[in-house]
Amino acid sequence: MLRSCTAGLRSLWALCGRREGAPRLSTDLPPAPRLFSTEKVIHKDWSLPNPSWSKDFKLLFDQFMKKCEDGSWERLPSYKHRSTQKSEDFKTYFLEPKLVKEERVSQVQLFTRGFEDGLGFEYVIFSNNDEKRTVCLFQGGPYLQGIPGFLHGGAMATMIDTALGSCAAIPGGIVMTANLNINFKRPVPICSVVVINSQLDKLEGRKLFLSCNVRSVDEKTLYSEATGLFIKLDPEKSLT
Ligand SMILES: CCCCCCCCCCCCCCCC(=O)SCCNC(=O)CCNC(=O)[C@H](O)C(C)(C)COP(=O)(O)OP(=O)(O)OC[C@H]1O[C@@H](n2cnc3c(N)ncnc32)[C@H](O)[C@@H]1OP(=O)(O)O
Repeated sequence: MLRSCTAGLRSLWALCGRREGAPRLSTDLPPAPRLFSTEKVIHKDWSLPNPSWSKDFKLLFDQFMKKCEDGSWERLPSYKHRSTQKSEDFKTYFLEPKLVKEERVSQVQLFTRGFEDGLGFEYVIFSNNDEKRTVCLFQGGPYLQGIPGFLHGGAMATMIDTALGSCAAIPGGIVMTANLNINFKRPVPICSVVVINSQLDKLEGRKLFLSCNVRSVDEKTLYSEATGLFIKLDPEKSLT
C-alpha cells in the first residue's frame, strides 16, 4: 500500500507545505483506504467549553475567540475519534494496516481526549499561522495527579508535546517528535489553568525547532520551559 501511493505522496508533500490559495490537500489525494471505522461515532469537538472549565479558563477562551474574529487567530478543533485531515493522511500513507489489530480498531482514540469531562486533559489550542505560534490553554484534571496536589510531570510533558506538535504541524504538515527537552521549574497545582505559548524558532530542511513556556494565567509563575525537534515525515521512508 505504502509503495503503490508514490504519485499521491508527491502531491501530498507538495501540498503539506502549500501556499495560500493552493488547492486543499483532501481534494488532491487519491481515495484513501479506510483503516479505522468512525461511522458510529458522534464527532464532538472537545476543544469547546464544558461545565468543568473554570472561570479563568472560560475567560481566556472568550478572549482568544475574540482574537479569532479578524482571522489572525484560529481555534483548532479536537476530536476523540474523528481525525483531522493530517492524521487521516498519516494513516493512509504511513500506517501499515497489519500493525493495527482488527479487534482494537474500534477502541482507538486520541490519548489526550480519553477522559470524561473535567477529569483529564481539558485544553484548547489557538494558532496564529502568520506568526507561526500557538497558545494552548490547559486545565489538568484530578486524574492527572502526580505528587499529591500537583499535576504529573508526564501529563505536563504530554501537553507540551501536543502544543509544540500542533505548532510544528502548521508549516510542517505531518510531523513527529524526535526530541523533547523540558525544564520543570515549578509544580503545577492540580485543576489549575496554565497557558502554553509555543513558537517555531527555526526550520532547517525537514527539521523544525520549536520552543515553549508554560505560565500561570496571571503570567507571574513560570512552570516550565521546553524545546522540541519535530521532523517532517519523508514519504519515501517507511516508519517501521
Ligand atoms: C502525526 C500526524 C498527525 C498530525 C495530526 C494533527 C496535528 C495534531 C497535533 C497533535 C500533536 C501530537 C503530538 C504528539 C506527537 C507524538 O507523540 S510523535 C510520537 C513520538 N515520536 C516518535 O515515535 C518518533 C520516533 N522516531 C522516528 O520515527 C524517526 O526517528 C523520525 C522522527 C520519523 C525521523 O526519522 P527520519 O524521517 O528517517 O529522519 P532522519 O533521516 O533520521 O533524520 C532527519 C534529520 O533529523 C535529525 N534528527 C532525527 N532525530 C533526531 C534527534 N532525536 N535529535 C536530533 N536530530 C535528529 C537527523 O540527524 C537528520 O538531520 P540532517 O542530517 O537532515 O541534518
